[in-house]
Amino acid sequence: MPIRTLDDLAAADRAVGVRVDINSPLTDDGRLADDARLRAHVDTLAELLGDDARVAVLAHQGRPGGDEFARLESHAERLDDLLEFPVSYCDATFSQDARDAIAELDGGEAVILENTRFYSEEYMEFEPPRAAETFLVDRLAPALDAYVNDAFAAAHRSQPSLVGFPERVPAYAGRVMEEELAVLGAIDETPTPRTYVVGGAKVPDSVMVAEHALEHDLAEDVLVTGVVANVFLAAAGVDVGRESTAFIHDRGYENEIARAGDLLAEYGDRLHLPVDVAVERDGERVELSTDDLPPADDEALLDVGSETVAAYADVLAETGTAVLNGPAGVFEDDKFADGTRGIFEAASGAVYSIVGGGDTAAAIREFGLSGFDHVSTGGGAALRMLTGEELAAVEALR
Ligand SMILES: Nc1ncnc2c1ncn2[C@@H]1O[C@H](COP(=O)(O)OP(=O)(O)O)[C@@H](O)[C@H]1O
Ligand SMILES: O=C(OP(=O)(O)O)[C@H](O)COP(=O)(O)O
Repeated sequence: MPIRTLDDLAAADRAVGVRVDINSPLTDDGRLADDARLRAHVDTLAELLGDDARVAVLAHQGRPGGDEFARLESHAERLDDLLEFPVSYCDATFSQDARDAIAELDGGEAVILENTRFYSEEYMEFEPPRAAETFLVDRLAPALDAYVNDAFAAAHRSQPSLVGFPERVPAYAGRVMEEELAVLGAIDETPTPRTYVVGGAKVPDSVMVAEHALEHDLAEDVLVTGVVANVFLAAAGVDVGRESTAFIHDRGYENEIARAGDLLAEYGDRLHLPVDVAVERDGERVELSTDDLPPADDEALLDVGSETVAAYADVLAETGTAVLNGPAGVFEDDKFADGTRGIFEAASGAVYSIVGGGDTAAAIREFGLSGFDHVSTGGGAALRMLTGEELAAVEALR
């Protein structure tokens, strides 16, 4: 069934629950360190508030027990700054206080309810009918006339606030959700040839993306970088050294070496591996040809080298669509940012370019790169879409 959008919602004076993903990095004293995800939802919220909806915002922050598990008060303050409509904060999620806060809203006013994950059922995954019976959905749904899901970045989670409400109240996709689904769902219609650049540290996800893109001829070429490249180099028989081998084993990625080997055997001509890498020696960046590996025992492969950047840039210069996920090296350390900066810059020049992943988007902001056509708000959700998987919360909207 097609998903209903805000175009189908007559929002005036109605209580609309809006699930957003404003899960953000925090400073040591618990303040927002980055507001990109809040800014992403401004259009959806402003549209509803401009239509005189009474908006109750639902969101999570962090994971139970984690450093970034926090109240949403500073998120509410920041949204109040970003929106030209009043935004208040309620330190309850579904209790009488929360329901009263919603009942007291006038049209054009919003309240941010407390972190949904303060409540234990929200950190579990359920089929939608069961999710609709959880306390959060059961207690809150009667206070809402409609539900909007704009939380694309969390859409792969089958948690109550994401899949339960559509069982109980009319449900719609917000503008972020709508755009992400339109762009990432139409990857096979973007300009060709397509080049996927997969890097970063989530090797199993990246190998799956590469596999899907090659198998389904979505990508002509796949360029590997980051830890993913180290795994592919190991699969190609290169000795990546003691440190990087230990890193791969510590993360439990040994099996990925065999999967990478299978992909190399089948698609070797379309899979590009680094020809040089960077290590730290006496506190400095030193580049080594992959022919000269392994490095010294205490040296890890922390970036791709400049010849790799040049070779990958040549491929990207001929590319219709570049799909980018994962930094090429430890870009947080300036010495190992060159690979990421150089390859991302080259990718931004493609006719059309799509970027996914939290660290990837952070690197783009840090380097001040522009020119990407779509920077996804999602990491895991975007990766799952790029591997052709359905997202639980999107299915619930259908
Ligand atoms: N060669 C490398 N060795 C160790 N870590 C790396 C290497 N290359 C990239 N990384 C790390 O990968 C992390 C980002 O990976 P990932 O989480 O997969 O990206 P994203 O959030 O964009 O999906 C960064 O913290 C970066 O330092
Ligand atoms: O940050 C998120 O996902 P991401 O790390 O894949 O970008 C979402 O808010 C989901 O959070 P979760 O991975 O704790 O369920």
